[in-house]
Amino acid sequence: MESVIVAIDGPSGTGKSSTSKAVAAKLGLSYLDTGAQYRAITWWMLRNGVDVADPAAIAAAAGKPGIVSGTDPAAPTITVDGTDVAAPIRTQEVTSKVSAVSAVPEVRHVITELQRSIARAAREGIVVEGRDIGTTVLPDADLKVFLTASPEARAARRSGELKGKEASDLAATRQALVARDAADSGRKTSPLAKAGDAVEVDTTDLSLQQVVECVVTLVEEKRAGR
Ligand SMILES: Nc1ncnc2c1ncn2[C@@H]1O[C@H](COP(=O)(O)OP(=O)(O)O)[C@@H](O)[C@H]1O
Ligand SMILES: Nc1ccn([C@H]2C[C@H](O)[C@@H](COP(=O)(O)OP(=O)(O)O)O2)c(=O)n1
Repeated sequence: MESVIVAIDGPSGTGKSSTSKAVAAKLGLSYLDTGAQYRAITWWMLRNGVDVADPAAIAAAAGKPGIVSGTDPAAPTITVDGTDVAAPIRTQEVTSKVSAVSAVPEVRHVITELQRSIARAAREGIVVEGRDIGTTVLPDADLKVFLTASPEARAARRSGELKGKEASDLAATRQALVARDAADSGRKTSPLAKAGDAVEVDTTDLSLQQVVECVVTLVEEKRAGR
């Protein structure tokens, strides 16, 4: 069977990672979490004392970290200069700085080229999830999906992941999420946006399983139609 490229974009908490991993596993495709790559470069900047409020300093360092993504959907990995950063890239510190770092054009250039080379190397095909995959990284993708969900649903999903935290965190989670959406949608270089030819799926009232089935069906329809 010919290789297939699927782009899944949308804001935080819409289900991109869970959906993409499950779809890739079901269809025997590779999987790439591009947000993890932006988190990894942000982690490296913080670790190496780069002032993340200074776009020129970020730009000058953008090519330095060696980021490697493992694309098995059953066990995705991410390393920076050989160090496993899967856990440290999820800290609050990284989450709060990632939008600023990923808005710098030099960072986007480096990471976009890396993403394209990973997609080219995937023999069976790949599911790539992020913010600008359908619009900028892989505009020729076979299928583009744009996931949405209400801010309330997204905040509830995210705070459900923070074990042991109190319900009062929900409001703070929602606020941080909406602020990050605004930063990611408002930046100049390849903002979070729905591609004109993307299929929009509102996941607010759908289970993860329903979303996965919907995307698998869309991929199968695309394959049958060519
Ligand atoms: N349709 C859904 N219904 C309920 N919970 C979901 C759904 N899709 C994802 N989730 C849960 O919401 C959280 C965020 O999902 P994730 O895939 O990480 O989103 P994103 O990658 O878009 O930020 C996870 O805990 C996931 O299990
Ligand atoms: N293709 C992408 C993917 C992520 N980013 C940036 C913007 C996002 O706020 C951060 C983190 O992305 P990630 O997908 O890990 O976000 P969530 O934790 O799922 O909310 O990276 C981007 O600019 N372009």
